[in-house]
Amino acid sequence: MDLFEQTLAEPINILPKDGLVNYYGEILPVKASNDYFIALLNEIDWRRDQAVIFGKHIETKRKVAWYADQAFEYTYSNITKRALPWTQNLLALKILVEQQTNENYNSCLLNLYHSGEEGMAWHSDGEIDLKKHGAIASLSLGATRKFAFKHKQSKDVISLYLKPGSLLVMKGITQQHWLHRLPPTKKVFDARINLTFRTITPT
Ligand SMILES: O=C(O)CCC(=O)C(=O)O
Ligand SMILES: [Fe+2]
Repeated sequence: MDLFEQTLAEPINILPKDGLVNYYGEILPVKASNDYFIALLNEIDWRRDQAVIFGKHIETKRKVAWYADQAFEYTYSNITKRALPWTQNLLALKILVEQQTNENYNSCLLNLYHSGEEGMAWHSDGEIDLKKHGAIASLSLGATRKFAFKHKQSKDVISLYLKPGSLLVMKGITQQHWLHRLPPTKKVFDARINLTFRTITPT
């Protein structure tokens, strides 16, 4: 057995300062990432994200889903969400991502962008129940999309393209200092699924 075949290439930190964002490139072969994309499109309980903001009911075009080890509950923008139990495919992807990143995760937030017209605005992933400085591992399937980071003080922007089967891990103080977004684009017509594996510490 050739040991080198099992050794990971070193991921690259794409941030110049104040955080760690490791890009691992494509960890899944093309066929596997196509197959997972189709399977998840069909089996995941996709729903439009809901919120009540200033008494007004808002619904996103993008669809979301939340899976976890336990039926965690969490409330934001006046709506309580409850995690669903892992599917076989999600569990397989969670284990793969855990092995690649040397971390453990207990939940996964999934986003389905039907086309380039759907994206996600600048934000940091700083929910109360997330483990402080815990790793957030983002696996992409489907269409390649641009992803960007913006430093909260200097406003420096770093961007990259997230290909199908690619893995990006945000950790350390990244969320305190950087925002990230998925910019909408008129150049992409295909759908994309993103999975972010996270660690929740229930309060
Ligand atoms: O779709 C993506 O690549 C990012 C999603 C994201 O930032 C999030 O779910 O918090
Ligand atoms: Fe995020």
